[in-house]
Amino acid sequence: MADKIKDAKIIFVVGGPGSGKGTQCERIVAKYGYTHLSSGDLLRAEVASGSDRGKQLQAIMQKGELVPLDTVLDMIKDAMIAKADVSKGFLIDGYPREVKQGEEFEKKIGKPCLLLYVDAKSETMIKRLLKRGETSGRSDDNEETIKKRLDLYYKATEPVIAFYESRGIVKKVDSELPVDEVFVQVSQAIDSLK
Ligand SMILES: Nc1ncnc2c1ncn2[C@@H]1O[C@H](COP(=O)(O)OP(=O)(O)O)[C@@H](O)[C@H]1O
Ligand SMILES: Nc1ncnc2c1ncn2[C@H]1C[C@H](O)[C@@H](COP(=O)(O)OP(=O)(O)O)O1
Ligand SMILES: [Mg+2]
Repeated sequence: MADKIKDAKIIFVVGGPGSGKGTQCERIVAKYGYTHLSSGDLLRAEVASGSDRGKQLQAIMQKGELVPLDTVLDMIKDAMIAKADVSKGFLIDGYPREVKQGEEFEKKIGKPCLLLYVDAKSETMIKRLLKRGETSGRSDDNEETIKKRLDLYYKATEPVIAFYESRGIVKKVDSELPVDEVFVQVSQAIDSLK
């Protein structure tokens, strides 16, 4: 089952809230045809289904906290298995958000060949999220929740980058730049895999 996935390229896309992960992933899909799996999107789909589990997830996400590891990992794994036969590679966007998530992913699914680190300043991320909040309808794109998400990012997620840096697979892109220029850097990182 998970065997099918073992040989696929796996790219972790990590960065703060509002750094531009989703934006760059869309570009990657268009150019390289990879499969984009956003943990946040998978969770929001569960919330939208109106299930009991969705209601619990919604409450956690609205507070800017992390949902339980098993929940999000199972969702990603199921989504990967569903695409395993047709996928050229997987963009795992928004995961891992803590070192433990990375370790469990590798135990249950496989090893990433690249960690794309989408870097922006906290002021930039706040500005973008507040702007996105005007139209996103996301219950976590408000000032109070944004602050908590940022705090958690620096506390729990930044160590993920250091963890994979020691393995030499981190490529950092400067997401302060305009989208097209960020994507030039992203493309270089992906092309260097071949
Ligand atoms: N390089 C960029 N320059 C300016 N705005 C950007 C850039 N990248 C993303 N944005 C905008 O910032 C907001 C957050 O981007 P998004 O891709 O949703 O980030 P994330 O998935 O990391 O939360 C979006 O409204 C997006 O249009
Ligand atoms: N890997 C993960 N582990 C735990 N919770 C996660 C998660 N990915 C997403 N979530 C939950 C908590 C996040 O605050 C929320 C929104 O995530 P997201 O859509 O990836 O945000 P963003 O794209 O703004 O960085 O969903
Ligand atoms: Mg996103």
